[in-house]
Parts: sequence; C-alpha cells; structure tokens
Amino acid sequence: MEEIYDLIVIGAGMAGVTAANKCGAAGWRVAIVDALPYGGTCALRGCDPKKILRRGAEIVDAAQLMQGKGIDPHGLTINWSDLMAHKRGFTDPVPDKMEKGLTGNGVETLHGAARFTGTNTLEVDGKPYEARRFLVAAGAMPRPVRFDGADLMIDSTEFLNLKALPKRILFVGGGFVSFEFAHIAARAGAAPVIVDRGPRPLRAFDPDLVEMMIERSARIGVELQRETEIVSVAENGGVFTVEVTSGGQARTIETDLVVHGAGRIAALADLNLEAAGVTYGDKGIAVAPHLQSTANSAIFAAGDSADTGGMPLTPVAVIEGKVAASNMLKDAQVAPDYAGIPTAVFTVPELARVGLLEAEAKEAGHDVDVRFTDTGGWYSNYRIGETSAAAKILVDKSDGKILGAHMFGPEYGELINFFGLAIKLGLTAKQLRSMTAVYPSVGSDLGSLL
Ligand SMILES: Cc1cc2nc3c(=O)[nH]c(=O)nc-3n(C[C@H](O)[C@H](O)[C@H](O)COP(=O)(O)OP(=O)(O)OC[C@H]3O[C@@H](n4cnc5c(N)ncnc54)[C@H](O)[C@@H]3O)c2cc1C
Ligand SMILES: NC(=O)c1ccc[n+]([C@@H]2O[C@H](COP(=O)([O-])OP(=O)(O)OC[C@H]3O[C@@H](n4cnc5c(N)ncnc54)[C@H](O)[C@@H]3O)[C@@H](O)[C@H]2O)c1
Repeated sequence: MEEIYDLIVIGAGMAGVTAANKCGAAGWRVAIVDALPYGGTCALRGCDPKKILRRGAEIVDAAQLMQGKGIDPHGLTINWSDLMAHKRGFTDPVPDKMEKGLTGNGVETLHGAARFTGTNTLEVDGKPYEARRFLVAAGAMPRPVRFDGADLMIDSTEFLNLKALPKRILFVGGGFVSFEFAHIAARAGAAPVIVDRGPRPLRAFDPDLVEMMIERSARIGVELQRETEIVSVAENGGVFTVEVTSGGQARTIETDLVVHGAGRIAALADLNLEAAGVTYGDKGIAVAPHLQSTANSAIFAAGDSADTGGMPLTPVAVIEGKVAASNMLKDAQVAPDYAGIPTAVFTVPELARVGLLEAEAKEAGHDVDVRFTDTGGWYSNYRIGETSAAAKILVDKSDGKILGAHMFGPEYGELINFFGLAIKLGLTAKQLRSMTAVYPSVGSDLGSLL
C-alpha cells in the first residue's frame, strides 16, 4: 500500500465528478476511478445523446403539424447515420474534457473496475488503494429481467448507438426510456410497440396527462400494450418472436428489435460491498439523510447508486454529489434539499412534472385547488399546429402556495422550471403570476395557467 488518499470516488458520472472536483479543489488528496470512459450515463449514454437524437424527431413532428398550413412535410426524413454522427460530435470529446477538468482540480484519474477489499481499502484491476473516505457514485444498470431470451434485448446504451433503425421495434416496459426512444423511432420511420405489464405506465406522472400523451403517441404510430407480460423472446434469422400474455391469453408479436426499458437498478453488484460491510439493495447503498452509509462511516454514496429520497435523475446526482462532498469536507450532516426538482419525459411533445401529484397532495392532507387547463387551443399551440396539450397546477387553498405542476405540451419542459423555482422558494400562485414574460412566448402562458 503506497499513499493514503483523503477520498476515492467510484464512478466518473455527474455525482462522482461533482464531488471529486469539489474535494480536489479544497486541497484534499483525491482519486476518481471509472471502468468506462469518463462522463457517466448522462453525458455519454443518456440525457444528452438522447436529446440530440430527439432533435430529429422534433423537426419531423414540427413539419407534420404544419401540414396544410404552409409546410409540406413529405420527403422530410431523418438520416439516422448523420444524426448519430451529430450525436458523436458531442459525446466523443466528453471523456477527455472531463478528465482534464478533474486533473486541473488536482484529482488523480484512474481507469479500471474498482472492488472493495476491506472497510477502507479497494483495488482497481488488482492494484490496492487505501483512503479515509470513499464516495460510491457507481450509477445504475438495466434491471435484470427473467424470461427466456432476455439476453436478446438490447439496452438503452446500444439503442443510442444503433447504426441503423429497423422498421419494427418492441420496447419492454413503459417508462421514460421506452416512451422517449419510441417517439424518436416513430419520427424516423419505425413502428414502435411498447409492452407494459401494468395498467398505467409512467406512474410518477399525472395520470390524466399520461393518458393524453399515450393518445398523442398513438397518433404518431406508437402502440402501447398494457397489462401485458413478456413470456419469452426468440430469434430466427434476425427476426424476433416475442411471446406475451395478457388477460390470460398468450400470443406472439414479431419484431426486428427488442429494447430493454424495464427499469434500472443501482450498479453495485461488482463492487464487493460485503468486504466494506456496507448495506445495499436495488435502489442503492443504504445511507443516512446526509448520504453517509448507515453501516460504514468511511463510505458516502450519491446519485443513482444511493438509496435516497431523490429520483434517479441528473440534477439529483449533481445535488447529492455536492452535498456529499460538502459533508465529507466539513464533517457535517446536511441533507440534500429535493424540493422543486422538475423532471420531464422527452417525448415530442414532452410530459413534465414538479412537486406533488394530485393524489399525493390530497393524501398529505392539503386542501388542493386543482387548476386543469386544456391548452390545445391556445395561441402558442395554434401557432405551431399542436392540438394536444394541457396543464394541471395544484395550489394549496390555505396559503396559495404551489404544491405541484404537471404539464404536457411543446416547450413545457422549459416552462416547468418556473414552477420548480416557485416550489423551492415557497412562492404563492399570486407571486408567480406577478412575473412578466416576453410576449408572445410559452412563458407568457404561465399567468393564465394560474
Ligand atoms: C437512456 C437514459 C436517458 C436518461 N435521460 C435523462 C434525462 O433526460 N434527464 C435526467 O435528469 N436524467 C436522465 N437519465 C438518468 C441520468 O442519466 C442518471 O440519473 C445520472 O446519469 C446518474 O448519474 P450518476 O453520477 O449517479 O451515475 P452515472 O452517470 O451512471 O455514473 C456512474 C459511473 O460509475 C462507473 N462505475 C460503476 N461501477 C464501477 C466500478 N466498480 N468501478 C469503476 N467504475 C464504476 C460507471 O462506468 C459510470 O461511468 C437518463 C438515463 C438513461 C439510461
Ligand atoms: N428524461 C429523463 O429524465 C429520463 C430518461 C430515461 C431514464 N431516466 C431515469 O432512468 C430510470 C429508468 O428508466 P426506465 O424507462 O428504464 O424505467 P422506468 O422505471 O421509468 O419504467 C419501467 C417500466 O417497465 C415496466 N416493467 C418492468 N418490468 C417489466 C416486464 N418484465 N415486462 C413489462 N413491463 C415491465 C414497469 O412496470 C415500468 O412501467 C427512470 O426511472 C429515470 O429515473 C430518466
């Protein structure tokens, strides 16, 4: 064993890099390790590349909405390999940039798979390291699913690297990944089918708006099969036969590609956490509210591999990375503030949420004023030819504060941010309405939604 580090961070995604930079800049002796190129899921295999591919879908959809209104969408197609090259123009430089940023903050960058060997020791590809503190920021991986032929599915990373898009695509599970990818694929000419075992997908979103989004998805050729279980997948000459059951009836679906969209679990299996005496499960390492392991005080966790009150999202990974670093540096016990963190499913148009769902607000005992507005006929949607859009704003009748905001429509993934700020700062609907927005802009619809 050579030197003892103040901190070793496992995982160079948003949580790990945020924490390593902060502790390195504060003068700690820090090392960070990743088995893959630096950048993590969001920048290399998630949010950012996904939204670049979505740009193609946005353009096709925008033209289709304006058909008969001065735009001829016929002949407008997505060139998949050019769009992929555009994506790589962003992703390729990420690892180098990120590593340089870390080195600039005095952080030592290691490459390889980390594995604990004791309560404060680990090895990276067989080489031993010792530290006073560890941050586990190992992210998440596709949830292992148990049906015959499950290994024939591709995962989200492989989808985002597809060389060509086949015509028929079946998505297993009706969550973020499946709906976002299906919306991209449909605009690129594919016929996507989403198979979900539950009665209603996207349970973290407002049920009325989810149904509106499903109806809009059907109009662009995305088929949803609810309460349907996958029994098996078999492949023959590049064609997949997916056996499913619904309502006790078995049937088969033929497709050209099967994509895993059945959820993700914390990627902890290879870390040998038993050697470190750490408690963990599918949601991540069991941590106290201030992100320190409940079983080994040397270990903190953040992001998708920490079992916290935050959703597995990039802004949460960043906040937790910052808070974990600050708690380690100051020997403090501050808990992250998750209030007002918005999230969006980047279908076209998008479905967004911040704060409480209507059912959650009522269960929590709030006297809720539910302000639902179908905005399909509003000027900002008329202008672009969109007819499917709505918002549901939840206001506490007792004090006028915003409890939650739920939106489905073009640019609502931007508009939701105002509601996030209002919730974080505890603003009332009246205070939020006092904002003057650029006119005409989607932001200028905000006042009328309240
Ligand atoms: C397809 C997709 C789209 C998404 N889109 C969005 C979006 O639009 N908005 C949003 O907010 N969130 C989105 N997410 C979620 C978001 O990407 C994650 O919440 C976020 O990236 C988590 O960051 P993290 O730092 O916790 O983990 P990660 O970024 O996953 O980083 C973990 C790193 O740890 C490394 N690692 C793991 N185990 C070891 C080991 N033993 N040794 C060495 N290294 C190891 C991994 O290689 C990885 O690089 C998306 C996720 C996916 C899959
Ligand atoms: N825009 C974003 O912010 C974004 C995008 C993608 C992913 N993510 C993050 O990644 C996480 C994982 O996303 P995801 O889409 O993989 O999962 P998810 O948890 O959003 O949805 C998974 C769905 O699959 C269903 N399911 C599970 N097993 C099944 C099976 N065997 N057969 C049929 N259906 C099955 C579940 O009932 C659920 O509806 C998300 O929770 C989110 O935090 C975020």
